[in-house]
This record gives sequence, C-alpha cells and structure tokens, in this order.
Amino acid sequence: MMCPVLKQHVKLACVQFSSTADKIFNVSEARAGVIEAANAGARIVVLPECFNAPYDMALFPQYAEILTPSPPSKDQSSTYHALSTLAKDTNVYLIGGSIPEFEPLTGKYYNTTLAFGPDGAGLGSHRKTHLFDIDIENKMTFRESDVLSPGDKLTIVELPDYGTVGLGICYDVRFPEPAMIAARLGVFALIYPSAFNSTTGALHWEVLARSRALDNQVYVALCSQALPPTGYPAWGHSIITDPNGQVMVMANREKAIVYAELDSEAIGQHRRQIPTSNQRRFDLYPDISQLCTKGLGLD
Ligand SMILES: NC(=O)CC(=O)C(=O)O
Repeated sequence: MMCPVLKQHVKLACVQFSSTADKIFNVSEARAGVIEAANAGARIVVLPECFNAPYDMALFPQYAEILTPSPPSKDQSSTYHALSTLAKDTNVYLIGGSIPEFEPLTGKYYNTTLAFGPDGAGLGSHRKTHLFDIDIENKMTFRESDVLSPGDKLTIVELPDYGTVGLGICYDVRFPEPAMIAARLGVFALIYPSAFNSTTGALHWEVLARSRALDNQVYVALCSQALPPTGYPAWGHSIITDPNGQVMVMANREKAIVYAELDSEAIGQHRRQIPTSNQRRFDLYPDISQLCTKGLGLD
C-alpha cells in the first residue's frame, strides 16, 4: 500500500451556501465565499454539490454547461472559467463543488466536479459515479438517473503542493470501495461536494464521513449546500473529519464556512497507533485497489 503523504500542513475550508435559480448570483456567492476562505488562510477550498443551479433534476438540462477550458463564446455562460479565475485570483486549490454538465458528443448529462490549481489550471474532474436514486416512503424520493448518466471512472487528483486527494460527489460517499481504493493509492483526503437532505442527512451524514475517515485513516471533507428557504431541503452540516474518525468541525444548516488544519503528521501517527491500514489480510480477501485497473482516472 502506498503511504499517504500530506507534504505540509494545510488549512482546508468548506464553503456552505444554498443555490438559487439565479446562476450568476450563485457563482457570485461562491466567489465571495472562496475569497473569504482564502483571506482566512485556507489553501484548499471546497464548494457544495450543484452550487450554481437548483438541485432539481427537472431543471438540470436548462442549467447544464459544456465543460471546456477554451474561452466561452459571448452568449455561453461559463462556470468553468469563473472557477478557474477564482482559483487563480485567490491562490487556492479549488474543488469546485459540482455543476450540471452537458456532453455534446453523446447528448448526456452529468453531475460533475472540477478541480483547479492556484494558477487557474484544471487539475481534474469527476462525474458522479453513483446516482442518487432513492425512495423513502412519504419522506424523500429522488431519481438522478431520470436525467443524468453516471460517470465511469474513479478520480484521484494531484494537488502538487500537498499530495493527492480522492474526489467523489455526495451519494458516492455511501460506497466504501472507491474511498478504499483511493486511500490505498495514497490520497491524504477524500473530498465530497454534497447535498444530503433532511431525511438522509439526519440518518447518515456524520456517520458516513466518520466511517470513510476511520476505514481508511485519511481526512474526509463533505461540503454541503445550506438549507434554503424553499426547494430541496439540504442538510447543511458541512463536516471535516480527521484520520481517526473524529469530527474536527461541523457547520449547522445555515450559510457558513468551516475550516480545519490538516496536519502532515496526523495520518502517520494514527496509522502507527492503530495500524489497521497495514494489517489487512489480503490472503483472505482481495486488495481491491490492485484489481481496479478499469475505471480509475488518475487526472
Ligand atoms: N444528494 C445525494 O447525492 C445523496 C444524498 O442526499 C444521500 O445519499 O442521502
């Protein structure tokens, strides 16, 4: 197994706010939040799932953008470029939440996160691989697959100043395998732009963040949308957990920015104290990171 390396201490921020029907307003909210986080010393900043549009499948096509590094045409709004400029202006690594993506070659829609470096260059992208299709009677029904296609790769992104991180989007956090694969390949953190809701958030949000952290002895950050006055009842509670599965910081449901200092020594320290990461019994069960030759996108 590759030992996760966090090359130096870093302050990570989750910028929690709720998206509205107004894309320009949403992007300006993100900009204000990232600037505030950068001014507070954060060098890795995370935005929520579907931060530039309402989290509503019926509206996804209307808000979807073609994601391309080439400059946008006059009438094409471009969240890609807004995020790239924002990362550069604030000198941060920006995990740009997720946005509705339209892929013109196939005509498919995806829920996609984009990562940028402090020079504004794209470092990678992740298309939500596990779609949020649930039906909890009288409480919450959601079917992303009515509109979206699932991504077909797992994603690890290199942040040159710090090391590698595994990226997932919201529902992806429920699946231990991609997290385990990323951790065994040496990421120091698993980062999930998210938007759980009142029903599933109360049940599973914190336990999932802590489980992925403890299973893998890495940092975990889940950045949520805030609870809006109307519409999708986002759970909020953006959370950062340490490699020992402890909550370092957690928001309420309102708009907020939460911060945590990630310590370059902590992963090694926890792994020395309780060395489960080196005590795996691969004579009894397989190391799935070795089996995963298909579908792993090392961006
Ligand atoms: N929004 C999601 O993808 C997931 C979610 O809300 C849940 O798993 O619960």
